[in-house]
Amino acid sequence: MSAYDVIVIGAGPVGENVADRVVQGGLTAAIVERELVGGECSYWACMPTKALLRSGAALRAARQVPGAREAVTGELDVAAVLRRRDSFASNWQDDAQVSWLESVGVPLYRGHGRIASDRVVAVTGADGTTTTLTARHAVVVATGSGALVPDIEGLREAKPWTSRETVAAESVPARLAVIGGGVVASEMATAFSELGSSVTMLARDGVLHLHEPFVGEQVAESLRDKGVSVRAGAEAGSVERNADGTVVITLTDGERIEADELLVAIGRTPNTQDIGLETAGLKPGAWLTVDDTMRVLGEGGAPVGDGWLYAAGDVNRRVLLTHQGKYQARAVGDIIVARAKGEPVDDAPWGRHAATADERAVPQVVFTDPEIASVGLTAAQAEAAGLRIRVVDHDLAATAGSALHAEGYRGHARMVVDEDREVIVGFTLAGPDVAEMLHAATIAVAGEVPLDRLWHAVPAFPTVSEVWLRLLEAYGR
Ligand SMILES: Cc1cc2nc3c(=O)[nH]c(=O)nc-3n(C[C@H](O)[C@H](O)[C@H](O)COP(=O)(O)OP(=O)(O)OC[C@H]3O[C@@H](n4cnc5c(N)ncnc54)[C@H](O)[C@@H]3O)c2cc1C
Ligand SMILES: NC(=O)c1ccc[n+]([C@@H]2O[C@H](COP(=O)([O-])OP(=O)(O)OC[C@H]3O[C@@H](n4cnc5c(N)ncnc54)[C@H](O)[C@@H]3O)[C@@H](O)[C@H]2O)c1
Repeated sequence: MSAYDVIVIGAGPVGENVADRVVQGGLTAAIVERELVGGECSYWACMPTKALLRSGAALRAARQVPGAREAVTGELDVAAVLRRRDSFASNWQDDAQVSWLESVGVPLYRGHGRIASDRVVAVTGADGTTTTLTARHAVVVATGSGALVPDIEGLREAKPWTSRETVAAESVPARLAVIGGGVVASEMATAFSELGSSVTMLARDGVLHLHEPFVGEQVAESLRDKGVSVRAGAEAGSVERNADGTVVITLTDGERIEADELLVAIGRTPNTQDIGLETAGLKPGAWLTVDDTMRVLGEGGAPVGDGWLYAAGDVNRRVLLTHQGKYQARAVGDIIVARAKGEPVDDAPWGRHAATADERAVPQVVFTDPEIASVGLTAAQAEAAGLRIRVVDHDLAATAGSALHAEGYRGHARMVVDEDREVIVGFTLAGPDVAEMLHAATIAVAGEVPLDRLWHAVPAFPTVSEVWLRLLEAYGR
């Protein structure tokens, strides 16, 4: 039996960061991984999807600027796009990330990790042998999530693509049907339509409906311009794959849609089915509930046992985004070290050991056309939280910077202000290349910068960021 201060189950972006932080704090940590070190994000999610999308975005950008436009004479080179995607997925090899773990002093145990008892993790390797690891202080579950496949008649038998098969596709299907209207569905409909697929999107609840309403409207319109059939309100009733490989989706209203592949993108399910949760009195297969320091809470709301079990990243369902999971990882790594050394714990809101931003200041970029960059609350969420708000909108095309950036620039910005405190609680941008503008808004929201001080943050001329000045002017001094 090997003993470490901390054992981390799952070497995705979150698990890696927990282990690194623990070691930086002077404790020892070991990590357990059953697939590839780097997790979903590196091989089947963030990195390869953005590589699939980037070439189309670059081509669009060039076509929107006279002078550059004339130099673009062809279409996307699909084989080159897929090759670039392969390289951003490290060709599905994890050597570089394994070397990184070695360089930071974190031993890797390859195999499936299960909690065997308090502070004990059993690792079953590919050859069936089991290694038992003991944690002196804490076990951190960072096992992430997998694609959720709903109980639609015939769907599983039809072997649909999840995000994994779509992201790793070796060729572009002539016809792609998509069930879902969220982030994965919208990004992949954008990528595959630009790569040449004829895409039908069955967006039962609308397109990106959890964002500000203008987001879904603009993304749906641009998808339609790319030839995507966006079917808001359409719901799959049953699915069948024919002998010739085609998939037939019968909608609940009886309409039949034929495609060559079907992507199911309706959300995620936690990787907690077979990790020994029952030994800690928790339900296998359930999302893990945690406090703001990522300590797992049992049914009564108290920490499990004496507080030895933590969960960070997708598996705790707070925010299913890499950067936010890594933020949790920094908090959890540091607090385990503080608790182990008997040092002061700073778990008050915005304290070093609390992941407060998870509730108030989560940034996200959706790499559609237009790009969507948002942070904090939408107007609807702010109202539901009981805030007295004022919403300020501005046409992003109405700045000198945007006119220079692209001909026919289209975009929109919305600022949601908490009137009682005169601070921004939410900010959303839609437009070409708005991703890199988001961090200014994240600082304003997380820093609760008063609006009267923001007047002194002068945007450079001529940039699209001048929208900040326009929004403040519209709000009034
Ligand atoms: C298509 C797609 C695109 C995305 N794009 C973005 C994006 O652009 N930006 C962004 O911020 N987020 C994006 N996300 C979300 C992002 O991928 C996740 O939030 C992130 O991967 C979560 O990290 P994690 O470490 O919690 O889990 P994961 O990345 O899922 O890693 C968990 C690891 O644990 C391992 N594991 C699981 N169970 C066990 C076990 N019992 N024993 C040993 N190992 C185990 C798994 O093999 C895996 O390697 C995207 C998601 C999808 C599906
Ligand atoms: N750029 C990014 O940041 C990025 C990109 C991709 C994924 N992600 C993350 O990955 C996670 C998973 O993405 P996702 O798109 O699978 O989930 P999602 O939660 O974003 O969207 C799921 C969509 O499916 C719909 N839906 C749910 N059940 C359905 C059903 N039975 N039939 C039809 N539609 C149904 C929902 O209304 C929703 O619109 C997200 O939470 C997101 O945070 C992030």
